[in-house]
Amino acid sequence: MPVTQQRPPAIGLAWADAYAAARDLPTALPAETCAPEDAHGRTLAEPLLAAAPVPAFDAAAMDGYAVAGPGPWQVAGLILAGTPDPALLAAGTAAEIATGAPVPANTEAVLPYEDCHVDGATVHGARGPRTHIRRAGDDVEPGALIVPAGRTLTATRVAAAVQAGVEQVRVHRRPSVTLLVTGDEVVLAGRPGPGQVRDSFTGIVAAVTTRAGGALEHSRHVGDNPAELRKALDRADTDVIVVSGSSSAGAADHLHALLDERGAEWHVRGVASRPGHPQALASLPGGRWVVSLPGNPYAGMVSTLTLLEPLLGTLAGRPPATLPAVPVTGSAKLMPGGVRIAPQRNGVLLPPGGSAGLAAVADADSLAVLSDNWTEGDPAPQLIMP
Ligand SMILES: Nc1nc2c(c(=O)[nH]1)N[C@H]1C(S)=C(S)[C@@H](COP(=O)(O)OP(=O)(O)OC[C@H]3O[C@@H](n4cnc5c(N)ncnc54)[C@H](O)[C@@H]3O)O[C@H]1N2
Ligand code: MOO
Repeated sequence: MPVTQQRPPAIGLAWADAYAAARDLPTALPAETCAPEDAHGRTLAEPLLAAAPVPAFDAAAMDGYAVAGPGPWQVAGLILAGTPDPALLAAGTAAEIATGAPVPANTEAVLPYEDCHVDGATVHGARGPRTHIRRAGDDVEPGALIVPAGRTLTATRVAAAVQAGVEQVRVHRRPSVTLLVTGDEVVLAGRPGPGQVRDSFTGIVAAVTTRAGGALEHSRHVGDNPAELRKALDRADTDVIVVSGSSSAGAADHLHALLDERGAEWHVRGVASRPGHPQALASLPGGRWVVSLPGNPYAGMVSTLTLLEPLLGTLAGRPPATLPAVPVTGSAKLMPGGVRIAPQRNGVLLPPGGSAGLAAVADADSLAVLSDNWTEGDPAPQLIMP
């Protein structure tokens, strides 16, 4: 039989183009309404506007005495925080008051304890230039812009929304994710037997998904059997399907054929990157995205940062991210025509591990993306490990 002429494997798409494709091809998922407390990590589809003034009412800014009229003042009551509607003060009287308590409507100032001298029930003291009253709306008036659209809701932004009386926000839907962990040899839990390996991907994919604003809804193990993988792909009704392993050309690697069989459109099919060469991004008719992670754990992790994170960020409505770049020194085996992705700590490259191991990156600050013309001290884009 004639020997088939083997073509050298294509070098793959430039790494920066693969990253940009994952980030720029999708469109944000539609907006929905939810309580701010449920929107943490989601991205605003509409500006966040104050619904109520902050502070909501005129309140004491210091512990002391609320006074009306000229002093000295006769102490006529005590107002603690939470008092609903304090009575007006008669001229020449004071109410002892706690920080945050509502002041009677005709309070002229709050005198802090340290500015007063109390003699029995009489308060002596002089008003300073400040009233020590926080007026309703001093911080924010109703309708004021708190956070513009396109920002992701952090805990601080959620707290600011709640403080300003916001009960509902418009945020993009969270992209849902299914992870299919392929490989007969892979075990999800327990000690691996002979020839088996413990799964490295579930935790990493879950962390990257959450960080990018998505939700990992299902995680399933799938054996190296095309019928099983076909069924798992067809059952996955999430926005994104992540498949670990089965990315290459081996006898048990069925993913590419199955995706072709389903009419997938390939956006990235191999990247000029070490590691991470076989990673891919496709979309299925109907709109589901498929991210293919090479089975070697470091290669797969790099691919979650190259393809999955930017894809999910855009689906979640986040503005296009630009990776931070920092100068890096040290040495690395560069990849002609592509990038080498290497761990660094404090700006110095760490000894590289293989694409199958994670120990070499476990103590790194980040992963430096080194182009083939990188020289010591040049800035390199950084991928932040989950
Ligand atoms: N003839 C060729 N062989 C390979 C090529 C190639 O271009 N031509 N590329 C190599 C590169 S680069 C990579 S990366 C791997 C990609 O392999 P697959 O994505 O098909 O994955 P598998 O073959 O199933 O597994 C590879 C390796 O990774 C281990 N693995 C798989 N899943 C997990 C998991 N969830 N947790 C931990 N480890 C996992 C698996 O046991 C294998 O050791 O292909 C090369 N081969
Ligand atoms: O992507 Mo493979 O990464 O070089 O191990």
